[in-house]
Amino acid sequence: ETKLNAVTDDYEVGNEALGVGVNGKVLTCFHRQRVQKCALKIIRDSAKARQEVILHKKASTYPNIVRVLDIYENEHSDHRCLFIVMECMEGGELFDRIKDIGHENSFSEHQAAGIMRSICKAVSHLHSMNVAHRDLKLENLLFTSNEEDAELKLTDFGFAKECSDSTKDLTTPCYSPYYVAPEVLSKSSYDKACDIWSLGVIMYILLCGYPPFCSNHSLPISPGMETKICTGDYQFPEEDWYMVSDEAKNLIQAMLTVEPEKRPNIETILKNSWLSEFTTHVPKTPLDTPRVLMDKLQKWDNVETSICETNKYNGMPSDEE
Ligand SMILES: O=C(Nc1cc(-c2cc3c([nH]2)[C@]2(CCCNC2)CNC3=O)ccn1)c1cccc(C(F)(F)F)c1
Repeated sequence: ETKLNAVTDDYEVGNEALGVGVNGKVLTCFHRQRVQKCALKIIRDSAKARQEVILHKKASTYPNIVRVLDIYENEHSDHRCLFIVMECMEGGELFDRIKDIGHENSFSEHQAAGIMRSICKAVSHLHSMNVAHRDLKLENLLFTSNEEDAELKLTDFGFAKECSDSTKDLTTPCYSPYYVAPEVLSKSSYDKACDIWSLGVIMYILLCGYPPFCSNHSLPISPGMETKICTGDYQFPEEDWYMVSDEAKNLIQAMLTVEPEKRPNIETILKNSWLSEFTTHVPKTPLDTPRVLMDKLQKWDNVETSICETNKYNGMPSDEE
């Protein structure tokens, strides 16, 4: 039910830019009849764009996933574009929220556990329908409002991929058993495993304010950083992690398992006591995350843009070109 009439028939498009995603930019818009503030993502039509729309729409009915309200296909600046109208997440990105919490009060391990539980529930919905998100990061996690009890939801399906286990489905096999290569048999589940790794990085950042792997100079990724990721070489520096529970560190260690086939799946993660009993069990010790994140904020913004720049200079075809 993609609409072919002009999105401007039904929505007044705002000029407030909310950010730029994998496949396109995000603006505010207002539904003319319902007088409802929404978010509008404009993406150049392509197979990738259609995949993003299909998967986001499919996932949109789940809690903890940003709702898709409408899809339009319009000509825009003499290119066919897809317009995804979403519920407007007025609380902004998790990245910014942690920073802001620093001003009022401290950010506790207990709060981090609540946040991780919401993210893991979103990921478990996606994995249950054989979709891997593949771009889990603080910037793609948004709050419904600025209230204390705001809900956290996941967005940006620009890298999402169907990873059906059909290779293991013997009824409709897509290979001849005698000739099938090992990676074909196990490939599909690796996509889901990469989401688990990203969850480990997100949890690490929530608890201390900086990432487990970073490059030693301002480059977005360096050979040294790549080696650290591929060998799982990261630490819990005592001065920043002494007040964090061992359960939290053990859960991060499990998610940051280098071999994808040894990494726990999302169901196992959700059963972990640090997440499942976080209402009672997890200590409320104050953390330094907000202050640390603030210090690093600037550097990270540069990293974000420079990664896109790097891709551009690597000659990677981006949709804009
Ligand atoms: O970002 C806001 N609302 C929002 C935003 C999105 C959104 C979708 C996407 C993104 N944001 C990003 C922006 C760049 C960072 N990654 C995420 C790229 N990819 C997307 O697919 C969806 C729904 N509501 C926001 C923040 C503060 C205030 C307000 C407002 F005042 F408008 F309520 C809105």
